Amino acid sequence: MNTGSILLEGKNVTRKFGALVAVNDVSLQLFEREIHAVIGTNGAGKSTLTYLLSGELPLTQGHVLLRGRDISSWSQPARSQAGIGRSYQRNNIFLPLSVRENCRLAAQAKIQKPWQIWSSAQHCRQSLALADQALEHAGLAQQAATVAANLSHGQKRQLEVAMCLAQQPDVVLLDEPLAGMGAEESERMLELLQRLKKDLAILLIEHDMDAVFAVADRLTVMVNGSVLASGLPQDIRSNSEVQTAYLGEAEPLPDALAAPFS
Ligand SMILES: Nc1ncnc2c1ncn2[C@@H]1O[C@H](COP(=O)(O)OP(=O)(O)OP(=O)(O)O)[C@@H](O)[C@H]1O
Repeated sequence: MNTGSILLEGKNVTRKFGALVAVNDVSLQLFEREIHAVIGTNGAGKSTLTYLLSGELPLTQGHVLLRGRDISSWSQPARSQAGIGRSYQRNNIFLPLSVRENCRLAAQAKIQKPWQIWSSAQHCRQSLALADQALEHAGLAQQAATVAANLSHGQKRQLEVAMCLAQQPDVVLLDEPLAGMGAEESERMLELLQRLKKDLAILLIEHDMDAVFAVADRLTVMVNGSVLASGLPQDIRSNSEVQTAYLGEAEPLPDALAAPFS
């Protein structure tokens, strides 16, 4: 059982798109120094949930709390300033710029006024220091001078995480950070997540079940917008409803879920 404090909480979070209830009355708690994975079939509402927590989409109903404070009406930039960072399924990188400059801009977006964002890097000691720290943390310090376009796919995903870290978040929402990665790159990213959780709370959306079960401290399973189950990995693994939800999709049972039954 996690004895840390709750950093981010969704209470009865609901989002409708017309008649479609994409996220339906979801409650979830994210503790400090924890990786909380949200898994579920395609279209279950996982990404929409992250948009609701980060403030990119308004709630239809429910509340979002950061350290116990209701931030439901706060904009995405206000939530980012308050410590909620995120990386996206889509690529968010300026490809012609160096790795360091991408991180520097991310840091500067947090510490400077938006209209000053393009000011010279030489005059931005604070943002450069944050960028270097984030690159070190994300294992990309060696690539600082590399043009982002020349990074491998896995390194680009690492850079997205580094850009998120450069904004000094307390909570990070990661949407499929392993997508499109090979085994070695995935391994590196999982090691990074394990390192990061010593200082942060991480909400992880991921389809790779073996990876999820390797790093998650807690899991929430979503089906058709609703929470089917939430708990410790061993409880989720042995939950017959979770097994049925995956089998019901006529998809092969992921190894990580099948393990205890094989
Ligand atoms: N802007 C939108 N307008 C209308 N419907 C949307 C919108 N965004 C998402 N949806 C719908 O909401 C549902 C949940 O989508 P969401 O992307 O959150 O699922 P997901 O669990 O992240 O799926 P995946 O694992 O495939 O990324 C889907 O039916 C999707 O088509």
